[in-house]
This record gives sequence, C-alpha cells and structure tokens, in this order.
Amino acid sequence: MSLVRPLRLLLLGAPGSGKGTQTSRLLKQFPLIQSLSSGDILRSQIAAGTDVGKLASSYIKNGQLVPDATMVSLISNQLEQNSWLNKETSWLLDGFPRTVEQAAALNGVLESADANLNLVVELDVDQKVILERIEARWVHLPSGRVYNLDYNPPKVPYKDDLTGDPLTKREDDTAEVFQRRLDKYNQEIVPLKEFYDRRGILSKVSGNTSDIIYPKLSQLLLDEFGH
Ligand SMILES: Nc1nc2c(ncn2[C@@H]2O[C@H](COP(=O)(O)OP(=O)(O)O)[C@@H](O)[C@H]2O)c(=O)[nH]1
Ligand SMILES: Nc1ncnc2c1ncn2[C@@H]1O[C@H](COP(=O)(O)OP(=O)(O)O)[C@@H](O)[C@H]1O
Repeated sequence: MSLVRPLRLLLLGAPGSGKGTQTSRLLKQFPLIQSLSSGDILRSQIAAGTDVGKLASSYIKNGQLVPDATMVSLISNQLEQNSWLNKETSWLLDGFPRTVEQAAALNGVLESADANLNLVVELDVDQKVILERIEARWVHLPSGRVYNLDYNPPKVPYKDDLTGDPLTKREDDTAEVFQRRLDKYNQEIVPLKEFYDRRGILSKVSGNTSDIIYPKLSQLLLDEFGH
C-alpha cells in the first residue's frame, strides 16, 4: 500500500533510538517520501569546512546542541532548496527541531507555506539499551548510511556496502559525550512534545528494537495517510 495524502512527518527520539534506521526503512517502503537529517547536514558542513561547519563542530564534539538561530537558518534554507514548502510533497525530518524554540520557528515557516507538519512520532526506546548501540555505531559519512557491529554490520568489515569506502566512528559517539547528549535530549523533549501534543499531531511508538518499532511506525502511517 502507498500513502494517498501528503505526509509531513517529524521523528523524535533520543540519540541512538533509531531515527536514522527507521528513516531508511520508511524511504524503502514509501519511495515518495523524501528525508532530511540535521545531523547529516551538519556533518557534511563540517566535512566541507564551511563557517557553519566550523561553528557546529565545536558544539557537536562536546555533545552540546548547535545554537537555535544557526539551525533554523540552515534547515529553513534546506527546506527551500528541497522544494518542500508546498502541499503536495511528502517528507520527513530527523533531528530537527530539537528544541521548542526551533519548533516555533519551523512552525512559522511551514504555516506560511500552508505545509505544516501533520504527524510527529516519538520513538520510545528504553534508554538503557541505547548506549551500547552508540558504542557499536559506525557510519559512512558521505551517504549518512548507518551500521552497527552487533545489529547491522557491513558486509565487509568497516567498509560501506555500496561504495567500499572506509566507515568512521563519530567523534560524539563516546560514552562520555553520549551521556551529555542524552541528558540534553531528556531536558528538551518535554516542552517539545507538549508543543506538538497541543496541536493534536503527536504519536508514540514503543519498543526496544527497531524491528519491533518499524511495523508499528509503518502501520501508523498507513492508518493515517494510506486512505
Ligand atoms: N542493537 C541494536 N542496534 C540498533 C537497533 N536499531 C538501530 N540500531 C543501531 O543503533 C545505532 C543508532 O541507530 P540510529 O538509527 O543511528 O539512531 P539515531 O541516532 O536515532 O538516528 C546505529 O548503529 C544502528 O545501526 C536495534 O534494534 N538494536
Ligand atoms: N536540531 C538540532 N539542533 C541543535 N543541534 C543539533 C541539531 N541536530 C543535530 N545537532 C547536533 O548534531 C549532533 C548529531 O546529531 P544527530 O546525528 O541527529 O545525533 P543522533 O544520531 O545521536 O540523534 C547533535 O548531538 C547536536 O550536537
């Protein structure tokens, strides 16, 4: 089955909860959905040595959030570039907004294009299980493809399945930095969820593995946008 109404989805979830993993599965099942990952955009800015990348890098390596104004301008420009600000395109956001200030700014941008979010889903994963995920996470930076030594290892050790490029460890994927990111997430997520709950578009899917979560997430989309 496919979606019959345009979906404008925001995935919320703790670092390591599986936002990227769920995104890649959704894009396979629903090819009409386009996606944006704020973390991937920042990492490509860093790799390109841009001013935004230089600024962001100092926050990311310490597990801090990049300032709201920087994120709002970076992602708003990306929404324009992607030509998402219309009523027809189906898209999903992973990693932005992360604060209620970012959510309010995004709301203004989308509202003025009459293309506001119509579903926000929180990935509810026991936070005890996500640290070990982070420690086993390896990424292919140019594509954003995500691997895990335990859960979904690359075919050739430490090499990207499609390009053969070497995989890398993210500098913010250490236990120490991860704990700071998790603490920050737990602080910001409460007002952020309230922001969307007040708008009647917040849902939650729970499960301690992505294989449990994905069928629930996919069914939620089909229930709400598949007819
Ligand atoms: N053990 C395990 N690892 C998972 C599961 N789902 C995703 N992962 C891995 O855990 C890490 C974090 O997942 P990711 O999708 O990057 O989470 P994000 O930070 O929320 O985008 C990655 O290495 C994934 O491959 C799962 O159900 N079990
Ligand atoms: N919306 C945002 N606001 C502020 N900082 C952000 C945002 N998105 C990403 N970042 C920065 O980039 C880092 C990596 O983001 P991301 O790849 O989404 O992490 P994770 O995969 O752990 O959820 C974050 O820890 C944060 O420092």
